[in-house]
Amino acid sequence: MATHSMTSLMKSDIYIDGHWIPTDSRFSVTNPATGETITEVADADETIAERAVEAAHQALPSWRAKTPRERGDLLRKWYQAILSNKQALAELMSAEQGKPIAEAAGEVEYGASFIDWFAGEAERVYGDVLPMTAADKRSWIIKQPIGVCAAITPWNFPNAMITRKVAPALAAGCTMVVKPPQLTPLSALAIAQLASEVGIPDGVLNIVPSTDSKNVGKVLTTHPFIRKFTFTGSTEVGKILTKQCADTVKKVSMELGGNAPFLVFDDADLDLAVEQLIACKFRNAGQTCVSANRVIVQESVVDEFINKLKPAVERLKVGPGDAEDVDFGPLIDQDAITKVQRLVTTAQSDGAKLVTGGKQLTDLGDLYFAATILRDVTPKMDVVQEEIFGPVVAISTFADEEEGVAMANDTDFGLAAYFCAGDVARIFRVSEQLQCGMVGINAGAISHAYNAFGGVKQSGVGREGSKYGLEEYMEAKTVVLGGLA
Ligand SMILES: O=CCCCC(=O)O
Repeated sequence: MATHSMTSLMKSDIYIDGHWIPTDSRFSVTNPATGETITEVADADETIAERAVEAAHQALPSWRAKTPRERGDLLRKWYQAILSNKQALAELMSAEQGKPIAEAAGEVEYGASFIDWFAGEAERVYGDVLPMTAADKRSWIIKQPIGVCAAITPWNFPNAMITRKVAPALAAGCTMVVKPPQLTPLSALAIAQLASEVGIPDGVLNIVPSTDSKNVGKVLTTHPFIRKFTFTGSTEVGKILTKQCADTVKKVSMELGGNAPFLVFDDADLDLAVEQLIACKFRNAGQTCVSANRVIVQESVVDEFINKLKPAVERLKVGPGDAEDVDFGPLIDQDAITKVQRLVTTAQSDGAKLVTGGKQLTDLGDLYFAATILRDVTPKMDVVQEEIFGPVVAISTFADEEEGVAMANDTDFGLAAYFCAGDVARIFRVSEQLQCGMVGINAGAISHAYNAFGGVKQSGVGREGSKYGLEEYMEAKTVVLGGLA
């Protein structure tokens, strides 16, 4: 199995049907830590996207005809190849996305874990034998791959958000076209190269980087060959893509925006709450859909909680992803910095108090923002209503459990929610009352290949990971056999 350097894994053309396809028009991928161009990537248009869909369509019959064991074996080889190249993939991801190399290596492992998990799950797809409906009939259900799938993936997790979709699709016997994000296409192209090296057949996985999200997105959501479309990104874009999928009635999975509450009750272990909040909030500099967005602390413990949180936040080291011991890196681009600065400034003018941070770290570069705590935040402030996607802890308070849960649920979103508490009855009560797809109790890190990832309300439809993740790429077919009398 080839072990690469970051440079030898840096592919910059479009990957269709096992071939690397250059284009005259190319776009720059830049390093957010320095602003420097890393490379120029081929820019797919609608015609190229259609070519990719046709390649996936051609590859489908022989891929779905393989046994689950054969598909699982190839997926396990891909998993091993990714792990063998963990360092190179982490360096590449850190360069294009900004996260610290150690965190990027963690994402590479996390991303690979979906491939390993679904390689195994491929062999655990069962149908059902149904109760008899008549003496001369027997009925059963078989599970079949849905067909050609398409995915549009986000820049914040350039590896894992691809493998979490591709691995179950391929395990189920589907083929796929992926449009990776314009800001971070290199991780996607690198894992496609490894898929090719381990023998994933041509056309089974196709990657179409593009700056033309609108038209390439249109092909992937309207092409009649595509039977399933999956997206991770904003709720606003997810709604548009879902509508586009409606004309050809595609199955969709949508992993959309969150506005996660993080409740701290008066019976919580406050040291543990601080530790878990930091793990949750500052992962990827806060640019994560399951990041705690609203920290809601019981009034009676808020001062003690902030006294513990402040020094821990001030110890966090900010810097370029390739520097030693960095806790978080730059934000992805100037728009992200502008948004975070606006949310912090308007919160203060609306009455919130700055505990620490609150400003850009311009001595490090253009895209760094200090780890920030705001207190006395109230529910109507923009910092509460919007997804911050930055390193800002915004703290409001509640009087009792009923009010805390009501505040947590007072949002159109319902992806993740977190709470810290000690009382067992409260733990059951609150976890059942929170309106969300995932709950962390005394735990700020909840993502794992075994867990079902996804949201309720406007945070999306469908689940990724877990045994449910494979179902999203399969159809149940009822078979009725008559004339048995
Ligand atoms: O922004 C959403 C990415 C999800 C990361 C995870 O799997 O925890």
